[in-house]
Amino acid sequence: MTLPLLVVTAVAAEAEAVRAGADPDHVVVETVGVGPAAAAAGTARLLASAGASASASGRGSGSASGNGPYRAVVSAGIAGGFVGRAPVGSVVVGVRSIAADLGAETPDGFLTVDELGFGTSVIDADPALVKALTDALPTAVPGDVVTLSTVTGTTATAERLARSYPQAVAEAMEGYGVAVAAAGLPFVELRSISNPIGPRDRAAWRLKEAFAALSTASGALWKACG
Ligand SMILES: O=C(O)c1cccc(C(=O)CC[C@H]2O[C@@H](n3cnc4c(=O)[nH]cnc43)[C@H](O)[C@@H]2O)c1
Repeated sequence: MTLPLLVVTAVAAEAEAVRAGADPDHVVVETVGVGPAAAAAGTARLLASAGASASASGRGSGSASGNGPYRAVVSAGIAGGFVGRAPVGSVVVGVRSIAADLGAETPDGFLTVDELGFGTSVIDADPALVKALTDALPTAVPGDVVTLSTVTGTTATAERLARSYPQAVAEAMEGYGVAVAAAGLPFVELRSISNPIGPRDRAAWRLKEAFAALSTASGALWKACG
């Protein structure tokens, strides 16, 4: 049996954009809400209910962790792009999803949860999925995607993040949460860039362009990840 791919988005408009491009026979697209907490809870619920219904029907679980039954989990949607790294309208393939505000503020600067000794703020995407997606989307920008609960709105924060995460190409609000919930299943983050990271100018977000890029990129999902 071929297991489908689970694609998780924050809002309905992102889900519609993914559905417009993705193979409906193999790609399940669900909306879970904005932010890492909603993303983790929603993804965990989807995986648990899929696993439970598979057990009840005797089809077994989709993975060693009991999650499933999905082939892989993708966090998809729009994102802010780091200036000079991922322009508006481009597509980003996440190599790592990083919880960039999970830690502690100190007079000497921010300490990550790793530095505090309480786990990790960095989750690697599945290398095979990253390669397959970047092969299928040669113009996509590979790099880290930082997950934040607060959208960056000043030049100072944008510059701090760019310095702290030199390999980061985009900022969004869900990837790390989805990755935590996907534990045991292959995971990757796929984003299209709607706005540059920096001073807040919501009216300037290029939503139409970003949703169109997300639809096009989603056409590669099953080919690359199936
Ligand atoms: O208008 C706002 O300020 C606003 C605040 C929160 C969410 C939104 C959305 O449109 C939700 C969609 C989704 O977009 C991702 N996103 C897009 N650009 C950025 C960004 O620059 N920084 C962080 N996240 C961004 C995010 O994943 C949202 O869930 C609008």
